[in-house]
Amino acid sequence: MKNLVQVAGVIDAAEAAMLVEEKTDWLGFPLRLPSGKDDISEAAATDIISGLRPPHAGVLISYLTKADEVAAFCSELGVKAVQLHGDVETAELRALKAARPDLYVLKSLVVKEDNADELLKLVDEVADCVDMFITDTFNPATGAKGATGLTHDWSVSAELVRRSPKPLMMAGGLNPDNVAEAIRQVRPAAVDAHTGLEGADGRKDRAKVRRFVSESRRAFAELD
Ligand SMILES: O=C(O)c1ccccc1NCC(=O)[C@H](O)[C@H](O)COP(=O)(O)O
Repeated sequence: MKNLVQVAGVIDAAEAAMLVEEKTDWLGFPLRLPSGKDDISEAAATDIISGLRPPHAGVLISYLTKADEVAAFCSELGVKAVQLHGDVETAELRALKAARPDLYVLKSLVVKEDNADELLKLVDEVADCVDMFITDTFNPATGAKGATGLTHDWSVSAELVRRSPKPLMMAGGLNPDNVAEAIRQVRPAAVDAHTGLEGADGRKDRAKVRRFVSESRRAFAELD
């Protein structure tokens, strides 16, 4: 999996259609969030996901931590990929892979001010039971681990890329203006953005998505 562009936080079918038209590869659906404030119903997400065709695919973004719950929810939604944002035990990751070897599993690496060593250790521990890692940025003011719109120290992401035997998706405060430089500095296999692509109305802005996708593709092509 290489040179992939994901946009997370799909709100409805119209937004999903726009993301597909603008050639986003993967569409992320955060569901059953701890806040209880999902932006889309599970029924609506299931409907959108069933209509996506390769190279487009729906990805469940989840805080669930138990393998059986994750596997059951993925089956309900009809997704073939899941992004795990919670503190999932290694044994549960292993159990998920054993139960659903067909499921593409992304594990988040949430970058804080001082946790680079911890993240490197996590990469070593769980790389054999995930398919990809995704960085994200912690917000110390709110405790949020995703969709914070904040960038982090890209030298940490770059070190995680060098360390990981599995591909890494870079996320955390990316937008059309910084994604090309992020790709140059970090050399990820994929990029993802959420809040940096929103307009004032909280929906994804077509012009921002178009530029995010084209800037990402241009930077990936330069690396190749
Ligand atoms: O997208 C969400 O709403 C979300 C909520 C809670 C945890 C993770 C979430 N999304 C994961 C993503 O893949 C986001 O795109 C990623 O956090 C980057 O967000 P941003 O910094 O706003 O680009």
